[in-house]
Amino acid sequence: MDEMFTKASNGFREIRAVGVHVKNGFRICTNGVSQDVNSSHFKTRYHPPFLPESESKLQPIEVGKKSAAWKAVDHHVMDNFIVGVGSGSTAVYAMERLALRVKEEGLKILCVPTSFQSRQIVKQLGLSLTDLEEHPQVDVAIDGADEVDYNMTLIKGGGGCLTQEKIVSSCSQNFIVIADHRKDSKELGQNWTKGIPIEVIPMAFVPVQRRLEKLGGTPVLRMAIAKAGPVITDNGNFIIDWKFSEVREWTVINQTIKMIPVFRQNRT
Ligand SMILES: O=C[C@H](O)[C@H](O)[C@H](O)COP(=O)(O)O
Repeated sequence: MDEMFTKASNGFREIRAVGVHVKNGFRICTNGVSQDVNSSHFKTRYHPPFLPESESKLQPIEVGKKSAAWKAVDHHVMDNFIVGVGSGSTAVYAMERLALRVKEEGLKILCVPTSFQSRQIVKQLGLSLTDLEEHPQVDVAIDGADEVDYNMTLIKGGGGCLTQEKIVSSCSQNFIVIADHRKDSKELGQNWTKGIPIEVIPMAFVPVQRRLEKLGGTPVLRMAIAKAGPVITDNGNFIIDWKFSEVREWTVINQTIKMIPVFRQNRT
């Protein structure tokens, strides 16, 4: 995996961010593991854009995330693009940069959100919204990730937004993943220990858990924090976090999980 380096303005402490550029070859998955097929990477040393005084107080990791996100937008978004915008804290920086470029350069772009969160942020920033019904073909999708291994297999869905993210990225000509050094692993599970997020329709969570148990590991229903009961996704579904203890052949696992009938239902 190629890496992108950034320099934090505060104290010149070096932060390593991983910039993964996956070209037209991203495969949609129904669980939280995504794997590319024809990947190409970019590698550069990137100096973050000028940070105002207030932003120099950002934690170094946030400076790195922001720099990587800005770079992704600066290098991969052009005028008249349909842009898929991801979810999570890193994607927010990308949306902020999009808004700045629209303001400063007069770019005409339309954003396809991947969650309630990203839709709200797009609106708050004054960016123009669209959807896959209006624009089923997306030029570029920009998103974060929870973990990236050396084969560029991703874990996504830590924030519960995996399904829409995958649908949007699967419709995109290019898919750009921004991940800071904490997400950069040799093997999946090394840094992200919460398991692989799998979205499942509520009536099927027990049978799915049982099927997953047969594959090994421990599937855990994700519980809400400020609500009694499970987390409910933007699609009205549950999430199972499948904790695994050994390195897997993720392509095979991905196919195996997709063959569980409920996931076919989940995708339609
Ligand atoms: O469901 C959430 C998404 O897959 C996010 O892209 C992922 O969790 C990374 O989020 P963050 O940028 O906040 O680490």
